[in-house]
Amino acid sequence: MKISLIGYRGTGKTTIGAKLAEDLHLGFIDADQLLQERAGRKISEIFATDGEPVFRQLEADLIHELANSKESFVLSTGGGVILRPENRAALQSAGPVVWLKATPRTICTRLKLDSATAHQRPALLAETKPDHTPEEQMLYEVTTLLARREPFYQETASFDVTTDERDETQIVREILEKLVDLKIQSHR
Ligand SMILES: Nc1ncnc2c1ncn2[C@@H]1O[C@H](COP(=O)(O)OP(=O)(O)OP(=O)(O)O)[C@@H](O)[C@H]1O
Ligand SMILES: O=C(O)C1=C[C@@H](O)[C@@H](O)[C@H](O)C1
Ligand SMILES: [Mg+2]
Repeated sequence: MKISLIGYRGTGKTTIGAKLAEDLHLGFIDADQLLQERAGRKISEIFATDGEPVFRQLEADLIHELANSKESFVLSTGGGVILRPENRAALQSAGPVVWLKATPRTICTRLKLDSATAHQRPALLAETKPDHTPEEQMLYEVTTLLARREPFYQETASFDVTTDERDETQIVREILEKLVDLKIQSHR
């Protein structure tokens, strides 16, 4: 069984996934990190050299492999994993799927402060607004993509957890409570 974390960039999938795995005494795999290790390149390099479709195929191959492995672990995914129906189905079939939510403002604040942003989070929207400052452009990208992706996160998730203005401990505690509720429901 895998417990997968999905959600937009900066919602805390990597941070929360590692802590959740520790609390559950399970292994932890971060799909973005494993993909970069295997490719021997940063995600931003893959986007710049080969383009987003090549990255999406590498991501889909990895998700397929991980979802079908026999091991149990916590799996943190890349923010765009829900774009492909085969990824959504693979994650659902592997076990509970937790959707970490945050508002666009929270996401932008976290991404600006995070040093991983430069190499792991290339811009996703080609459309740039000439009158926008870099901050406004980032908020525009996050707001636009989040609105587009929300139905897919919703469809894939077993449940969601809000992360705005909450620390790791509170978020992990809510995930653990909801995992117990899910197990009780499945036995009814
Ligand atoms: N609950 C939280 N409160 C404050 N900051 C947080 C919280 N969760 C994560 N962060 C911070 O936000 C940044 C992004 O977190 P993280 O890398 O875990 O997100 P992610 O969902 O894995 O992003 P990506 O999809 O790009 O991999 C990090 O700097 C992290 O320390
Ligand atoms: O939201 C996205 O589409 C992405 C999020 C990151 O986790 C990486 O998987 C990559 O930068 C793409
Ligand atoms: Mg991550």
